[in-house]
Amino acid sequence: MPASVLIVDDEKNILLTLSQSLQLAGYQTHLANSGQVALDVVSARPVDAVLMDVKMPDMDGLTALAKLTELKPELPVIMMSGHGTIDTAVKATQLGARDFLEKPIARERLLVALRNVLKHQAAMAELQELRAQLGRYDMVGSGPAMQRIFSLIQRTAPSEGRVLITGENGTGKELIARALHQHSKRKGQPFVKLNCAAVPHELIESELFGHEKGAFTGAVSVRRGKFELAHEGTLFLDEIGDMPQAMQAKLLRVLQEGELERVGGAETHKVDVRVVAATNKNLEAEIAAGRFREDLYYRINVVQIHSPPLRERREDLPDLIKTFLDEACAKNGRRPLTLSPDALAVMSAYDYPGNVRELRNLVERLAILCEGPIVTRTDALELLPRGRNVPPPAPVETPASPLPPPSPEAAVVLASSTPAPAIAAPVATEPPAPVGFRPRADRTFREQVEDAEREIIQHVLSHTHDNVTEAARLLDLERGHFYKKMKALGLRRGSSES
Ligand SMILES: Nc1ncnc2c1ncn2[C@@H]1O[C@H](COP(=O)(O)OP(=O)(O)OP(=O)(O)O)[C@@H](O)[C@H]1O
Repeated sequence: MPASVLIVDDEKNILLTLSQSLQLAGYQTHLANSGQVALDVVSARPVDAVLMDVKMPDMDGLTALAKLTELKPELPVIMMSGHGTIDTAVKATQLGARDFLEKPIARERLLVALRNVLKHQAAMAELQELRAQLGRYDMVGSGPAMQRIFSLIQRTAPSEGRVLITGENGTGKELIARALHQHSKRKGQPFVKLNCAAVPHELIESELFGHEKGAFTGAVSVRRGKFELAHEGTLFLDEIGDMPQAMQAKLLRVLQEGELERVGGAETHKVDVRVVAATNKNLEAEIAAGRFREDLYYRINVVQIHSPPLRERREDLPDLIKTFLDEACAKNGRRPLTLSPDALAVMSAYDYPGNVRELRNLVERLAILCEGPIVTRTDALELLPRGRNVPPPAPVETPASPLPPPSPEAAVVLASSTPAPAIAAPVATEPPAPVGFRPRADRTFREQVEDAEREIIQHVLSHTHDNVTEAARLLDLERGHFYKKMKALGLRRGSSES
C-alpha cells in the first residue's frame, strides 16, 4: 500500500502542486487547508506523514504541530515556510518536527525529506514491535543497558553466529539466550539447556553427547545427549567456564565438525546446532590461568552480549519492581499492591548482589508479607538485608525498647548492645551499637558470612569516624589484618554508612 501524506496549507495552488508531485512519486495524499482540518484528518484516517505550512490563518502551523505531536507523538511532520527564519526552524524542531523545508520547495528535496522520515518511522516501528515481542519473553527494562541488549539480540538472533553471554548470576543471561532462540530461524525447533556447573564432571560427556547401552555402569539403555536433542535448534551451555578441560577439547571438535560419537559408541552422528553459551566468569582470566582453552573461547565468542549487574542499571528498577509485584500479587491471589515513592527510594538504593533473581524473590516476599494496600518505606526496610546501601530504619522513640523483640527470623545481635553516642566524638572508645543480621535463603553461607563481616566493619568504621586504628582495636584485630579484610570485602574508608 502506498504511504499516505497529509499536506496542510491555506493556499490552494500549493496544495494542488505538492499533491500532484507526491502522487506522481507514488504517494497517496490527503489535503487540509487549516491546522484544525489537519487535526480532524489525522484523528479520522491513517496518515503516515504530514507536510505542513508554518504561516496559516486561524491556527498557525506551529500551534497545529504542537497539537499534532500531542495527539500522535509518533507521526512524522515536516514543516515548510516561505518566511523561514532560523528561529522558526529551531522552534519547529523543538516541537517535534522531523524536518524543515523552505519554500519554494524543490521536488527532489521534498522527496528526499519524505523518504528519510518514512524510513526512520519504519525503523522505529520495527524496534517497537521487537520490544513488544521481547516483552513476551519477560524481559523488562528500558534503560540504555537493556536497549543495547535488545538491539544486540535483534541484530544477532537471525544469524547463525555463536553468542557468548557474560554477566553475574541472576542478571538475565538465560532470558537473553531464550530471546535469541525465539527470534532466530530455529525458533520452531528445540531450545535445550545444560548447566555445565550442575552436572558432575564424570557425567558431562554423556549429558552432552549421549551414550550407548552398556557404555558404563547404569547405562541401561541408549540415550541421546543434549547436542542430538537440540538438533536444528539451539543449545544453551550455561556456566561454560565450569566445563572440565577434557570436555572442552571434545566440545571444540563438535563445534568445528558438527559431528559426535555417543559415549561407548563408534557411529558418528551429524548435528546442526547453534550454540549459545553463558558465563559469570572472566574467561580471558580463565585462559590466562590455563583453565579455559583459548581456541574454544574464540569458537564460542563470535558475538558477545554483556548483561550488566542490576546495581549498574538502577533505572530499570521501577519497571522491574512493578512487573514482579503485579505478577506476585496475581500468583498469591491478592489485589495489586502500590509501591510508595519512599519504598521505591529504599529499594532503589540497595545493591542487589543476587541481581534480578534476588529482586524477584524479595518482591514476591513483599507480596506475601505486606499487610496494607501500599508498600511503605518500613515494609521495604524490613524486607532488605541491612547494609549494602540500605538506610537504617527511622529511630524508635521509646527508650524502653530500642530494638524489636527477637524472633527466630529476626535480627541476631552480632555486637554489644551499648547504644551509640548521641554526639559524634572524634575517636570512639565505646563499642558501637548492635548490627542486625537476617538469614537469607538466596545467599550461600559463605556469602552471608561475608555480608555480615562487611556490615560489622562498615558499622564500626562509621562509629569511629573512619579511624581504622580505633576500629581495628574495637574489633580486636591487628591493624594490617583489618586493612586486608577491608580490601578483600571491597571496602574503602568513607564507605561506611549510618
Ligand atoms: N530483564 C528482565 N526482566 C524480567 N525478568 C528478568 C530480567 N532479567 C532477569 N529476570 C528474571 O531474573 C531471574 C534470573 O534470570 P536468569 O536465570 O535469566 O539469569 P542468569 O543470569 O541466567 O542467572 P544464572 O547465571 O544464575 O544462571 C529469572 O527469574 C528471570 O526471569
